[in-house]
Amino acid sequence: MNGLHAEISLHRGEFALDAAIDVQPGEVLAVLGPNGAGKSTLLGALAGDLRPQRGAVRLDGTDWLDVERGVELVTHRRRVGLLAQRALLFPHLSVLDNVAFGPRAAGVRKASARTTARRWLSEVEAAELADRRPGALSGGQAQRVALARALAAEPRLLLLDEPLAALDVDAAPAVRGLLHRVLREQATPTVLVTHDVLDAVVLADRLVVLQGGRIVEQGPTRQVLSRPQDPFTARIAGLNLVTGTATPDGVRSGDVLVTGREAEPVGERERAAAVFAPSAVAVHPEPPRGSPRNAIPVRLTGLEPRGDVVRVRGAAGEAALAADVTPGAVADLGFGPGDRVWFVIKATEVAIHPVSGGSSGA
Ligand SMILES: Nc1ncnc2c1ncn2[C@@H]1O[C@H](COP(=O)(O)OP(=O)(O)OP(=O)(O)O)[C@@H](O)[C@H]1O
Repeated sequence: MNGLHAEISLHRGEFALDAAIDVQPGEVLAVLGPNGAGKSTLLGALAGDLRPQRGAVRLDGTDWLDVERGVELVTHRRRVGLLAQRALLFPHLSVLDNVAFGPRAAGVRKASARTTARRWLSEVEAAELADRRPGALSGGQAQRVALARALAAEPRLLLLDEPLAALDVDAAPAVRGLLHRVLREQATPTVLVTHDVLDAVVLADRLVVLQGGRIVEQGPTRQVLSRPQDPFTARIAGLNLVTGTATPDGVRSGDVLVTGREAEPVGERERAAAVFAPSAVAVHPEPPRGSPRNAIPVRLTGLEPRGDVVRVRGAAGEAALAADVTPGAVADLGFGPGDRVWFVIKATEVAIHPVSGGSSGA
């Protein structure tokens, strides 16, 4: 079988990771979970830095690990490309030679390795940085170079460990957009560990949620996030998502059109998601007249108290949406499950992102 297949059982003191994952060629699997859930342990076992007590890791039909049969391929022979929080570039090498490092280490001659490096640098929109030293790069530039370095080594498995977590809020969207584009073109199976549900939405085809070393939820990203079964997933999935096709006016999903601002560049007719917080949604019995705001017709599915507010849940076509309103507003409007109302959101509160478009992500 092509792609990654891993079954891992690994104890670290009191902690035990027991998880099985499959990632197809070209697929991005996001791993989410609270602190201490075992996400880094899982990556460590895939990379060969940690040795499971039981289990197997197989890539494109080659055994990297089979504890029962005594097979264990050492880390540097696994051809794993890692993009971590920090770029960890070699400080004494130019950007070009950092990216050429992988091909050089694989025995490619210098001129040819540099040609490959230049191609990857332009792929990550960093060609003009080739002669710089890593010390002269911004965080976002360094991550672009680190991505080029990882890909230039032609990895068979890509591991992304919180690749945007150390970037400031201005740099993260551009690097996220770049990852979205570059990963879509890769045939390499990819595992992405992240705390940010937006990374999973934009970058991942499928999602697993780890809790206490076990997978408590898994499936296509937007399906899991729109119908979370586990309380942790429900908490992180707090954002509203309307997934559809990008048009010049916004994201269209069936009869629903949501306008907003592009958080990352989105091409027309590309798959895209309109993302907004429940706190940005007002609930109206009628569509507001003459208003430039988004008004989405919704059938109410439930009301839940949440601290100072009431979370009003509704369905708009395929999308499950939520609004946080005051208890007073709920009492005034007097609505309940089954009623038809309008969710109203200012376009400035809606961020539009490109999303991974595999059929599994629909
Ligand atoms: N070197 C170690 N020795 C023993 N136990 C460890 C070691 N490193 C981590 N652990 C334990 O393994 C468990 C899983 O840790 P891991 O780092 O995989 O979680 P994580 O999901 O990546 O968390 P975070 O989101 O905080 O990075 C934790 O309970 C942790 O205390």
